Amino acid sequence: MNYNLKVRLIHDDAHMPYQAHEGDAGLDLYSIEETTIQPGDSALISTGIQIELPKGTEAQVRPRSGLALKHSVTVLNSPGTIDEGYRGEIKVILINHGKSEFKIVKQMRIAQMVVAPVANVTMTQIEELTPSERGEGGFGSSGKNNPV
Ligand SMILES: O=c1ccn([C@H]2C[C@H](O)[C@@H](COP(=O)(O)OP(=O)(O)OP(=O)(O)O)O2)c(=O)[nH]1
Ligand SMILES: [Mg+2]
Repeated sequence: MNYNLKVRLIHDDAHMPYQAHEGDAGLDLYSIEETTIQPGDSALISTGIQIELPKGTEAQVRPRSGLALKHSVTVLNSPGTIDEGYRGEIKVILINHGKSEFKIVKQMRIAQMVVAPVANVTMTQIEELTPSERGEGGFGSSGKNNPV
C-alpha cells in the first residue's frame, strides 16, 4: 500500500516525522518541548505538527522501544489513535515508569507514528450471535492443560 501523508509544521522547532530507513513502519515524532517527567508521572508533549491522513486510514502513536528499554518511558495510551479527520496538533502522552526523572529536550524523538488502513464499519443491532467453535471461552480458556 502506498500512502501520501500531508504534514504541516506549526512551530519553528517542529520537524517532519522521521523515517530512519526506507520502508520503516514507524515515523518518529519529535518533541518541541523541554520538560521533565518525574517517576510515576505522565506528560502531554507537543510535536508541533498537524497531519492530513489519506482517506480510510488512521495513525497510531506508539512507544519507541529504545526509550522503553533504557528509561522505562512509554506512551500511556498506546497505541494512541489519530482519527482521519483530526486536524489538531499531534500530541504524545508519555509516562515514566522508571525510577529516575526523565528529561525531554527539544528535537528528541519521543514516539513513533504508524499509518494504517481502517475498515469502514457499519453497525447492526441483533438479538442472537451466530454460534462459533470458540464460543464464550477466553482469558486463557485454551490453556487448561498448559502452564500458560
Ligand atoms: O495520542 C494521541 C491520541 C489522540 N490524539 C488526537 C487525535 C485524535 O483523533 C484525537 C482524539 O483522540 P481519542 O479519540 O483517542 O480521544 P477521546 O478521549 O476519545 O477524545 P474525542 O472525544 O475527541 O474523540 O486526539 C493525539 O494527538 N494523540
Ligand atoms: Mg475518541
